Amino acid sequence: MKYESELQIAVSAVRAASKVCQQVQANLVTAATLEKKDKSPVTVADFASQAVVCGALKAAFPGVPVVGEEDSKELREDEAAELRAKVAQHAGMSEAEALEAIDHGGFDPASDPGVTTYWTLDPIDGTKGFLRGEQYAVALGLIENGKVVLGVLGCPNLDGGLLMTAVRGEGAKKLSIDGEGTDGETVGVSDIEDVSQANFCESVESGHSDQDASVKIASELGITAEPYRIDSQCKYAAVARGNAAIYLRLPTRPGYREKIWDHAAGMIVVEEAGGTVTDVLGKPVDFSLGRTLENNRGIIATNGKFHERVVEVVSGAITVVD
Ligand SMILES: Nc1ncnc2c1ncn2[C@@H]1O[C@H](COP(=O)(O)O)[C@@H](O)[C@H]1OP(=O)(O)O
Ligand SMILES: [Mg+2]
Ligand SMILES: [Mg+2]
Ligand SMILES: [Mg+2]
Repeated sequence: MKYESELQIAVSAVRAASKVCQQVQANLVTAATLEKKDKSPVTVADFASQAVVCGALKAAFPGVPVVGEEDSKELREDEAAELRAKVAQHAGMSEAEALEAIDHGGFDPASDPGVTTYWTLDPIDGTKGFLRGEQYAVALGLIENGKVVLGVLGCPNLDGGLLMTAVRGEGAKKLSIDGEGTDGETVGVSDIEDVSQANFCESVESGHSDQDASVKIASELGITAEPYRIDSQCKYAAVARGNAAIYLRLPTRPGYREKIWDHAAGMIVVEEAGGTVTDVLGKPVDFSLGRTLENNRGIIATNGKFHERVVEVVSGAITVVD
């Protein structure tokens, strides 16, 4: 199989980071932090998760850079001493090791167009879900020449802990988040052909996807099922294993650009499960333009049976403002 060692390392790194996130969610997300809308638990987990994944990638593939969401700037400040100690403790590293590992994720592809192979990491995708004690994901993708070739998506709270993997051309698999190795069960998208019988998933957060527009789009498609609202790239996991036939991510404000780490892993998992992923205008998702999906707006993922119809209705229902 292609990318065997990459997959092995990526799976074990995402499993280790997921464990760290589960511990932080169990120990630091409390009734009091929920009440105060205190974001500090996710801050610890974000940094510790990036340290764990980047530490593993750096050791195994020192020459392949990582485009991670987080950087250590805030963590290096004097006032951050307490946070830094917590991050190091949860990552199982010294403070210096944790800072160095986090900064291994600081690559910007736009700064060096000669580099065409890099990882992209969202150490916690769905921070709002994490803070609510609900769904979040640890998402790691490998990009080559602007295309995602491998993805590992850890969903610690989905069905008791799920890990989805995909290698381009090799299908998508479902593994346990706690297990070992890379063997898993092949997954596939829903086989619903009639779009009116489909259900769709979308963000819990109305600020991340236009939920008013999705109501109209669903009604125009004849869909009567209630939207399945779930945080993070767990939405891609839902489409990949047939729990939803459509994922709509509809732009909410001009100027927002989707980030590569918010889509790389999820997108390849859906595609390898037999689905289709484009932006809201039906354009292919272009990962070759740096840290953002500069040429794309929003996302539509489907089981591939009625993708063009969904794109048509979405394009008619929303106005994409730059
Ligand atoms: N205005 C926005 N439109 C779309 N996505 C957004 C917006 N603001 C933040 N996000 C991103 O949405 C992702 C999670 O959304 P959801 O769980 O609803 O799918 C996060 O990665 C978050 O990025 P960030 O991590 O920078 O906050
Ligand atoms: Mg994210
Ligand atoms: Mg994140
Ligand atoms: Mg974030």
